[in-house]
Amino acid sequence: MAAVKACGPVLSRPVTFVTGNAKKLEEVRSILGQSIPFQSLKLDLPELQGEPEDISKEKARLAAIEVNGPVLVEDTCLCFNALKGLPGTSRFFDKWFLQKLGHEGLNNLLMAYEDKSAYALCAFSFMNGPGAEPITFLGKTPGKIVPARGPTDFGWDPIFQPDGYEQTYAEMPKEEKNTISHRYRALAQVKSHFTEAGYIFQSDP
Ligand SMILES: O=c1nc[nH]c2c1ncn2[C@H]1C[C@H](O)[C@@H](COP(=O)(O)OP(=O)(O)OP(=O)(O)O)O1
Ligand SMILES: [Mg+2]
Repeated sequence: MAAVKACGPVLSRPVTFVTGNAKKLEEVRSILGQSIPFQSLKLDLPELQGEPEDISKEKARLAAIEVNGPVLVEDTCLCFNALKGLPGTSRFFDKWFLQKLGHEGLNNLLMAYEDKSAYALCAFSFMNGPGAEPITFLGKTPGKIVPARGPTDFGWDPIFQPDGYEQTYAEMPKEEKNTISHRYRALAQVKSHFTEAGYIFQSDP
């Protein structure tokens, strides 16, 4: 076994980003670039419920067991400010919500309200293998809900128009979404964490 002179926490191998969503993976790849050595695993983790931060941590725990190594996962939700006061939850935490209601259905939910403001929230969790403590990084982008515009290949992108922009996430070039998105903002913190913690990557023997 190769001797490793550790001056930071040791990772047994590259981080595995676990997701069942190919579009998320595409964005994570392009945002992270070469900054963190990572591989990916396509796996549909259960659609958990609760606060985004807790869902993300729990996803990391499940993923770390599957991978038996360091993992990165994320959970994303679209939150409507007008619905905050309702009983129950105001968060559309899972993919079934969008699949059932569609873009029009999501718009209709806000029909009774003047306030169409919303925010996209992304919670990444990194966990250095099973048994470690997951660390969570949040990214938030404010905007509003509009009737669908643009390509329909990624979730609710066509109905979310970020503040300060005339285009929906779906209409803007990918490179632009990737510099302002909830996912970009959370990943910026993940990158800083990796730089500050000084992880050492130790290859498998
Ligand atoms: O940037 C985004 N732009 C538009 N839509 C998005 C975005 N990011 C997530 N989404 C959708 C996918 C799913 O309908 C729901 C979140 O669910 P969420 O559980 O986080 O995603 P998922 O189940 O597709 O993948 P995963 O295997 O990582 O859990 O919002
Ligand atoms: Mg999911």
